[in-house]
Amino acid sequence: MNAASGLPRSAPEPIKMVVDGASKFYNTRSGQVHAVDNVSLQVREGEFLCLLGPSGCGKSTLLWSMAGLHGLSGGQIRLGEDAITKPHPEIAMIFQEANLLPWRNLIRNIELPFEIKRQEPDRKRIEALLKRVGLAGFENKYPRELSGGMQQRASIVRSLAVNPSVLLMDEPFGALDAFTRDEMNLLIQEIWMETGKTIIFITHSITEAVFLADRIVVMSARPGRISNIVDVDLPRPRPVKLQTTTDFLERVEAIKAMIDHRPS
Ligand SMILES: Nc1ncnc2c1ncn2[C@@H]1O[C@H](COP(=O)(O)OP(=O)(O)OP(=O)(O)O)[C@@H](O)[C@H]1O
Repeated sequence: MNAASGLPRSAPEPIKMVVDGASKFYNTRSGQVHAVDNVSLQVREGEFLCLLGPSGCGKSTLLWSMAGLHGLSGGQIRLGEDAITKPHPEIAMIFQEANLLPWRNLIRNIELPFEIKRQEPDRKRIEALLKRVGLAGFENKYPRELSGGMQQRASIVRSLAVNPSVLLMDEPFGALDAFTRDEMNLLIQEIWMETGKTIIFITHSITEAVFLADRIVVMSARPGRISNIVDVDLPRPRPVKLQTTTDFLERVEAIKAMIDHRPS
C-alpha cells in the first residue's frame, strides 16, 4: 500500500530494514531460554507491518532488538547500511505504557528526548503534532490529569517529535478500552498515511492486525519463528465498520486458523 495515496503499490517500495537470521537466547537461573530462532524479514519503506503470535513467542524480543535495545545472540539487523546494535536516531519506540514522567507536565514530557540529546525542541513540529492528535491546550496538564488514551497520544507525539523514519510499536493500545482502541487505530492509520513512516506494530489482536497492516507476520510459539506472512490488500483509509464485513471477518478467521493450527 502506498501510504500517501492509499492506493495499492504499483511497484514494491525499497527495503527499509532487514532482519537477517536473528536468534536470541536469554540466560536465566533455570537455564537458557530460546526466544527467537533464525528469523529473517525484510521491511519495506513506508510499510505498516504487524507482528502477531501467541504470548511468549518472541515478538517483543524481536522488536526490542530492532530498536537496538536488546543484543542478538546471532544474526543481524540493519537499517539501510547501519547495523542496529544500539538505539538509532531514525528509530523510535512506543510501548504499551505511555511511560510519561509523572512529575513533568505534558509538554516537558514531550521535550524530554530533545533534552537527552541536548537539542533545542522543535516547537513548531510539537505544536502541530499536539494539534493533530487533539492535545492542543493540554500542554500544562500532568499525566495523572490525562486519560489512558490521551497519555498514549502524548507518547505518540513524543516519538514523532524527533521525526524518526521508523516507528516500532510494542502493543501500544493493548491496555486501552475497546472504544479508545478503535479511536487510536484510526489515528495511527491517519498519521501513517500522512507521514509515510515505516511502522512495525506488535499486537495480540488479529482484528487490529488485519485493520492496520499492509502485511502481517505470523510467528509460531517459542522459539519464535515466522510461520506465515499475510498480505492485507484492503483499500485505505479503512473505516472501523470494515471490521464487521464478511471479507474482513474471513481474513481474521484465516489467520486465526494459522495460529491455532501451528505445530506443537
Ligand atoms: N529479559 C529476559 N530474560 C529472560 N527471559 C526473557 C526475557 N525477556 C523475555 N524472555 C522470555 O523470552 C520469551 C519471549 O518473550 P517475549 O516477551 O519476546 O515474547 P512476546 O511474544 O512478546 O510475548 P507477549 O506476547 O506475552 O508479550 C518468553 O519465554 C519470555 O519469558
